[in-house]
Amino acid sequence: AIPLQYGAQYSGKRTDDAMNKWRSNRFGQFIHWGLYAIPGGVWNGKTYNYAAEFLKASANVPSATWDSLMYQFNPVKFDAKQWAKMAKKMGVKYMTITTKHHEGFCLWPSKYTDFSVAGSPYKKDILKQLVEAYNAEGIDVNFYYSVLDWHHPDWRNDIKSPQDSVAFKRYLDFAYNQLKELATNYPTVKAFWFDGTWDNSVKKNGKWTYEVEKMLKEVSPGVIVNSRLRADDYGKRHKDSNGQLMGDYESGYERRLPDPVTDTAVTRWDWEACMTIPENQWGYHKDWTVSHVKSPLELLEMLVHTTSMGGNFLLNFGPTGNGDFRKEELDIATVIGNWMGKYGDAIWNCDYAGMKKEDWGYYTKKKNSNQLNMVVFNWPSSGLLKVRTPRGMVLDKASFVDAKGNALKVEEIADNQYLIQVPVKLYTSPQVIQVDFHQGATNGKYQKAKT
Ligand SMILES: Cc1ccc([C@@H]2N[C@@H](C)[C@@H](O)[C@H]2O)cc1
Repeated sequence: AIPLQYGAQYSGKRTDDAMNKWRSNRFGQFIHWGLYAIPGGVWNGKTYNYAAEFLKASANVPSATWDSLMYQFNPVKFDAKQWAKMAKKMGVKYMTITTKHHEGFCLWPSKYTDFSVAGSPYKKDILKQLVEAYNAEGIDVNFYYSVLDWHHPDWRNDIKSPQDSVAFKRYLDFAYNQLKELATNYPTVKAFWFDGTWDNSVKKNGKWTYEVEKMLKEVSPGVIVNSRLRADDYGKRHKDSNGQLMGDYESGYERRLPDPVTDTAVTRWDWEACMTIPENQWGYHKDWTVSHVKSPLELLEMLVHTTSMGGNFLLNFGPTGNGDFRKEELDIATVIGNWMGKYGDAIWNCDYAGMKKEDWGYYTKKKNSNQLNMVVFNWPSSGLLKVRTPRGMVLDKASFVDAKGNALKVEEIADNQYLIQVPVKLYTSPQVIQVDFHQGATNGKYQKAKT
């Protein structure tokens, strides 16, 4: 192994209460909110199709012009309690809010910059209201923080001179102080989601990323940081020069999911995927006709897919400059919430079942139980659901989770191969079948069909 000072601090999954809770949450709401929500992807009457939170770059807006959007930030419809109620109904157990995105505008009155809500007509602390409202609904709050900062004069994309070093050191001190301020002033925050760490300037400062993780865990014991914060002694990111995952969970899946057949290695560590509703919009964009907009059922399948591989699914919402949500997002929250209200037990506190992926859908397994969930998206015209179990796992009975009394016919057709008989009909949402099993040896011959 290569000796490292700033590499991974431990190997394997954390098993403390804070991480167990993070893992059991499974479903989270990402919120991207900032000055970019005001123009919403349109500048001087021209619509820019690229991600709305990048409009400053897409439309080549001079910094002074972009930064003056602060004087227009006054979200008169913002109601943290209403946001939290919507999230509760949707079935999320955590929410991750952009405290500061690449534009550098801060949603809290930071004492280290004037470029914050304090300098806007709105004035009030948005993070405080959100943390209180979501925590009151029993929803954990995590903070997204962009290390990349287009506003701060000392930001550098690379270090090409002694002057760059001096300036960037000032920037890293600024960011360190902001992060300490966030962890200190919002002590119920459970995790920090770092972004904007891909530039050479940050990769050349692996020590700083190590020190940020160390400081946050001192200020807020149990707090969780994503792998995207971290660079090691040699600038390696996410996994260090020895291939060890840094931070507490892998955060490389952005707008994409691991393949349930070929990428099962991810089940060995904690990970989270974050996902947009349109193809690629994190901040509010006025015109969603510019790309495909995922339907509630597409997104629900991604949530189940993620849970089935032992990951967390962070679904993004982009509130408008006025502080309300667009209709498409409200509709998605309703449809997913209705399903979670009935079948959330197949998501919350569930994990990878260690079984081979089948065509009909995904398995999830309730932690510390012999309860296996089959979430069926592709209903079989044969009326038969194929199940292959690992050696030593024997299926006992199966029923629809909302018809526990009606046992389904479970037939063992070969060693560790079963067929579950179900009615052939058209469903308009995924169905959940609960299977009880026990560890034991099959008796080697094929038992007659059990009902
Ligand atoms: C090339 C690129 C840079 C930054 C991003 C940011 N990461 C996501 C989580 C959003 O914050 C997006 O703005 C996306 C793509």
